[in-house]
Amino acid sequence: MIEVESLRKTYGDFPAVVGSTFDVDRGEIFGIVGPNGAGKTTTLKMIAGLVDPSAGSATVAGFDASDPEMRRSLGFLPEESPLYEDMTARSYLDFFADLYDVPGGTATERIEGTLDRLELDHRDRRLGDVSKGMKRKVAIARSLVNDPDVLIYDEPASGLDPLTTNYVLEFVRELSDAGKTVLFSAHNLYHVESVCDRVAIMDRGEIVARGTVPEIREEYGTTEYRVFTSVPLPETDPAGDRHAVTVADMAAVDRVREAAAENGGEVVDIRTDEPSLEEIFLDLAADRADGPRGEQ
Ligand SMILES: Nc1ncnc2c1ncn2[C@@H]1O[C@H](COP(=O)(O)OP(=O)(O)OP(=O)(O)O)[C@@H](O)[C@H]1O
Repeated sequence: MIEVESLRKTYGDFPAVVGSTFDVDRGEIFGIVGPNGAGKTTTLKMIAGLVDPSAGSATVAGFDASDPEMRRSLGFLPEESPLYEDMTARSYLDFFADLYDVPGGTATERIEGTLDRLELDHRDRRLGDVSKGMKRKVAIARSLVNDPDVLIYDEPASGLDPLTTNYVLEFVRELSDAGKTVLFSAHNLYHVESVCDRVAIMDRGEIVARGTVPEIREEYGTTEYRVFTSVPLPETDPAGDRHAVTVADMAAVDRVREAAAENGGEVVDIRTDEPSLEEIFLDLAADRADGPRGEQ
């Protein structure tokens, strides 16, 4: 549904995006994560046809990003979405439905349906007088007025309280359940880990890892094992009424098992300790800390 091939953007000599390649399947939720300045917004804007790439290509629903026809299939949520403060949620969304030539009856039904799903109260209050969370919900509703197949959301939950954040992430999941394709960016890795089918990690303009979270874990993370024994061993620490040690692989687990047996005890539990996306990201970023920003 989205195909991105060697996308690159340079501002003067500065490579903001170094050559992104990925695709997003129909109905999939794909997350781009990375720290401030990694190139997420620039990537999303190039795919949405809002920034011209310096090289490479992007297509959405089969249309090139530069093709105005593509806009019919796309709902874009910018990171900052200033709304017309004097309008109400309803009049604002009616206005955009009109811009997209959505017929009146369909527009009303669609807008009210979306506002119901987003549990948006105060639909007739001035947008200048509503909370930040409500404004974000209105901006999300705006991205849906043309009933697009593909949604590109830049930091949809940025700056929202935890409750509204959960709400927005749940809503993204609902959109995907309804068959929409969602590409979104975040710098909070937990948000991405909790809802995305696949993820690309960006750092300084480059995609440094890509795949499902388990795939990224397998390729870049190291799983550790927490082994609990019934008897104390030189390498264990007390853990409640048991003793525990963290080891790196199954061979080490077997050595703990043998040592426990030699001391008249046994291994009573083994838990795998998988790294979070955040830990993997921090390791990757540390490994690259001294590297250049792409092949400049
Ligand atoms: N119009 C521009 N002119 C010059 N440099 C730019 C322009 N737009 C972005 N950049 C630079 O390109 C880099 C990538 O910016 P981008 O906004 O894509 O990052 P980001 O990952 O979305 O960051 P954030 O999380 O802070 O929004 C940054 O160093 C930014 O300063």
